[in-house]
This record gives sequence, structure tokens and C-alpha cells, in this order.
Amino acid sequence: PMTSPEFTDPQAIARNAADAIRSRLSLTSVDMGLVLGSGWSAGVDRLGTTLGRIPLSELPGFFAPVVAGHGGDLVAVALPSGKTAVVLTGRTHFYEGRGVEPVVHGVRTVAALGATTMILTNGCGGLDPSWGPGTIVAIRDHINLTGATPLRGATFIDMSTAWTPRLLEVTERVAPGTPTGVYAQFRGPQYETPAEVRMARTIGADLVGMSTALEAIAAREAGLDLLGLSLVTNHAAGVTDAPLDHAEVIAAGKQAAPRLASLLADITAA
Ligand SMILES: Nc1nc2[nH]c(I)nc2c(=O)[nH]1
Repeated sequence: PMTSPEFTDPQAIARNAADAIRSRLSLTSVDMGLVLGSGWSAGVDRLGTTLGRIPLSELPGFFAPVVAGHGGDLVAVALPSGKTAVVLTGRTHFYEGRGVEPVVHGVRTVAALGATTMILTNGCGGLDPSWGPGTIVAIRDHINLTGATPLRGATFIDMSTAWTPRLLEVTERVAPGTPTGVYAQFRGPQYETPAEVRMARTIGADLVGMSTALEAIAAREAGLDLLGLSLVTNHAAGVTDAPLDHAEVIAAGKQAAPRLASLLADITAA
């Protein structure tokens, strides 16, 4: 019945998804997983040789993305380094109201495939006036403002080096001068008020978004090394006096696409 564990235990569902992926794409081993957020998914073809592609909605536990500009596929890629990457060109956001499990299902599936590294990318709002649309920032820490967590029970996960220092060093090596910042996840779907942006700045955030922190917690629970890359698509509300709109977000992503693609290619080839 639908109430039995393979339908309710998120780890079992992730194992089901991993089994489906391995069999459909005849994958032997997977080294890393990537989630490509707003603006990033155009870069998947430059990472290496595509081994296969499955619409996410065809896999256990996944949903088709509901946001325009989000892909919605799982793509297996043979990287130049000889490693294999599994790339999710879209994600389920917490604001869709499906609960926290679908939000972190991609990370859990990547872990169930045996990967050891997770790269999370996103589009976000920038709090630093000098980080205009198109700025790429590596995440060095996060603030989870959702009030939620994917963890259940006494799973006291250490988060002191959640964002793997070695991967931040790789990023600096392949793209010297890449700024690093603290990413705050808001629940959304509304953007922040100017007062909420000032609060975020005051508590130490440099970036505001509606993804990534919950996924990071699940990645650390799974023991994955973790790298986060944010594309600033807009100044957060009140940072400048311009209003926010989704068209601007998509445009900034398209304009930055070549740089995002080459950065990901260089990092995953390292
Ligand atoms: N919370 C939040 N999420 C975002 N996602 C994008 I793209 N821009 C923003 C933003 O300004 N605030």
C-alpha cells in the first residue's frame, strides 16, 4: 500500500530513483551531482559528453519544475576528467508547498547513486551594491531562514564546514578572485521587503534566495562534499531603488550563461 516504507521513507524513495537512473542510463558509477538553478541549466552541454537524459517527472519522487526557465531533466555526463556527473536541470522549491522532502530528493538521489560531491547552483538577490546582476559568488556559509529542515529525529549534523573548504579552493584556483558570500534562504515565494533585506544584511547575509540551504543540510546528512555557486540576477529589494521583476532575472541568467558554463566546466574538470 502507499503507506508502506518504500513509498514514505525518503531514503527508500531516493534508492528507488537511483535504481531507475542506473538501469535506464546503464551507469556503473557516479562521482558528483549538480543542481542547476535559474540561468545555469544552459551550461550542461559544455560539461562533457552527454550519456543520457531522463525527464525528472518520470523518476520516483521527482516533480516537473513549475517555474518558467527551469529545465526539468536529469542528464548524465562523462566529464573530461573521466568522472561521471549527474546533472539536475531544475529543482522543486520549498514554496511549492509540497513539503521539504521533494526539495532535497535530488541531493538524496545523487547520494544514493554513490556520488561523493554535490554542486548546488542558484539565482539569487544580491545585498552588496557592488555585486550587480551577473555576478557569480561562491557560497562559504548559509543561514536557513525557512524554519524547516529535511532532518528527522536526533540527527545532530555538524554544519561547521558544511561548504567544503577544498572546493572553495578549487573555485579560487580555476576562477581567481571569485567573491564568496553567505546565502540566506527565505521561504518565499514573495521577494523580501526592504526591511527583510536590511535584516538579512544585519545578520550577516550577502545573498538572498529561495533554495539551496535545505539541500545543503541534506547533502551534509549524506556526507557529500559540497560547493555552492550563486548567480546574482538582481539587487535585492531596497539595495537600489529599482523594482524587482522575473523578466530581469531570466535576462541576467541568459547574459551570464557563457561564464556560468565555463566556470562549471572548469570546476568539474579539476
Ligand atoms: N529570496 C529571493 N530569491 C530570489 N531569487 C532570485 I533569481 N532573486 C531573488 C531575490 O531577490 N530574493
